[in-house]
Amino acid sequence: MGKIAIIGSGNIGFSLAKGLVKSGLYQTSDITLTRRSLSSLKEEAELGFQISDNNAEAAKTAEIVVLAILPQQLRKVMEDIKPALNHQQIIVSVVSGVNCSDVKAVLGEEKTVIRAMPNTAIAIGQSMTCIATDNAEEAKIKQIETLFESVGSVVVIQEDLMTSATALCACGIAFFLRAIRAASQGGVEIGFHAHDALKMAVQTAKGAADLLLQTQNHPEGEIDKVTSPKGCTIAGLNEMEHNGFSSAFIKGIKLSAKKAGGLYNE
Ligand SMILES: NC(=O)C1=CN([C@@H]2O[C@H](COP(=O)(O)OP(=O)(O)OC[C@H]3O[C@@H](n4cnc5c(N)ncnc54)[C@H](O)[C@@H]3O)[C@@H](O)[C@H]2O)C=CC1
Ligand SMILES: O=C(O)[C@@H]1CCC=N1
Repeated sequence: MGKIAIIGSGNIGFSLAKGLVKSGLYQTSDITLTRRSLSSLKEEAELGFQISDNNAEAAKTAEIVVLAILPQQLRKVMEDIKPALNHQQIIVSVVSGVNCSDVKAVLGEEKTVIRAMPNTAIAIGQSMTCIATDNAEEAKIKQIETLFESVGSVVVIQEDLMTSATALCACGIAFFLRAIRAASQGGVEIGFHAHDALKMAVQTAKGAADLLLQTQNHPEGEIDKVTSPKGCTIAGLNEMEHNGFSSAFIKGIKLSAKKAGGLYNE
């Protein structure tokens, strides 16, 4: 595999780097991570990654350049790296709310731009990543699909659904983490120490997710196996629904999607 430059070694950029090495697809020496100062890249260097505070220099020799800065930081970074790029490279943007056309408006219409929307579980190879492009050639889409398949599951979608993918998958992991936290808080209230309550909530959530992944059953089908007649499960479930459980989740995802669509132009 060729070299990768990840511009912006932050939450998602560093997680991607760690996941790619964990997958075995890349060595740490294949990946250059950048931030504005080398002093902020100590952990990355200790792990063996190439580090740089010069985005253009890092991008110049990379086969794949990943843009992993904040939307508000993107334009300046693209202007900095443009002179160093060539048209063989693949530009992968994980930046929320920024279209391929926005990237090409700065980097040049001839560039290959592919958008990816992963989540932070990418660090352990469990990301749900959505990929989209406007006109990248099939071989390059497949190359990026393979890259992200090494760190989780991938769905290739139309670009107009990428803000929805941001909300459901990239933000979505935080929604499920909050649900686990809430379950553990309930556990404490009914008698468990916080550590035990969290361990129990985490494994229960993992069991639910793995049940669906391994059986391909519908969640309600699995719920029907739990809700005994006049039992305690349906009592709890209905109380949650009376208090807007599903509605709150749906409304949160819809608002996230709306916000994700406007981040670049804020
Ligand atoms: N955090 C997440 O779970 C996900 C984030 N994203 C997107 O990824 C991008 C980054 O998000 P986060 O990682 O959460 O933000 P972050 O703030 O943790 O990471 C951004 C990194 O870029 C660095 N940076 C800023 N300006 C720079 C420059 N001029 N040159 C080099 N490095 C620079 C910052 O020091 C920071 O380490 C955003 O556009 C976000 O929408 C997409 C999917 C998931
Ligand atoms: O919260 C955010 O804006 C970024 C995009 C998806 C996850 N984190």
